[in-house]
Amino acid sequence: MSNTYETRYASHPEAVKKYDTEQLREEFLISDLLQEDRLKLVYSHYDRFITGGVVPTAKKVLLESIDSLKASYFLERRELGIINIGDSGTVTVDGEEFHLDHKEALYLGRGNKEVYFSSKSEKSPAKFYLNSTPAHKAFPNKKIGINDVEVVELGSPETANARTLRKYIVNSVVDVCQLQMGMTSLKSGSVWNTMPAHVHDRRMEVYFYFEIPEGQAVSHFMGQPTETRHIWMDNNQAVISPPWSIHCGSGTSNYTFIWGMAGENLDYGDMDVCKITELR
Ligand SMILES: O=C[C@H](O)[C@@H](O)CC(=O)C(=O)O
Ligand SMILES: [Zn+2]
Repeated sequence: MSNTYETRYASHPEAVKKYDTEQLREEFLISDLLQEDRLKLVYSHYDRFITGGVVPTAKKVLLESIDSLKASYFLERRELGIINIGDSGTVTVDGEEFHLDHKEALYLGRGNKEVYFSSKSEKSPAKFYLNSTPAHKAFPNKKIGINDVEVVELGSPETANARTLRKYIVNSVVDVCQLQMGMTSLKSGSVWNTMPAHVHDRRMEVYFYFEIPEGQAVSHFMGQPTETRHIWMDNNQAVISPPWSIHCGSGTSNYTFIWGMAGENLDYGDMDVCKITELR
């Protein structure tokens, strides 16, 4: 099976005001990210951020370059963050093997030529979620295990937003050009992520929702703070957040998501928080 990719253009907030449900989903929702033996990539014109995924089973899957990059190999001018949300797998980088267990991550710097994804077991494969951004400099590759992350507890049960945030790829953990990635898990009984909501006009962001129980869903909110829209999300779907947009969600149960950002600075806390009562 061959790898697939698609391009998403940047939308103006005035245009998005008029989108109906279908168009909103076409522009911002990313489905079918975790396909067996087939790498799917979505190239966004917001900060040229690439979102991808693959579930290697019987064979190893190569990270091929895509036509939009006009590069001789994928990481010629890019950096890459990988988080494994499945069972044990391996990322082979120019012959060097990095073993990633469940919820372990890998940062790959610019200049790595040959990258392969494989699973330890065909029956319980690895599930690799990928974020990539342009890079001006080559930083060393680094595996980020579960004990290497920075952990932050946020919210409370009373406001239904108690959650644990784990920073995997931030510049206090690993040297990066512009990519930032982490994982946030909602506690049982809590459903709201990123509430109070925020915007950061300097950076775009992509949320990948997973561990949504069967039969449940997450309503993701986007748009300018006084002009919001929602997108209903299934398990293993991602959603692009333009720099001018809030990005938060509420589930019909608790769930987990991976956030990835890129843009102007590497200051994770640089957000403009919205007053909850002023959202529209
Ligand atoms: O800019 C930061 C990102 O939106 C997320 O890290 C927020 C988040 O995971 C949360 O509050 O639950
Ligand atoms: Zn954010």
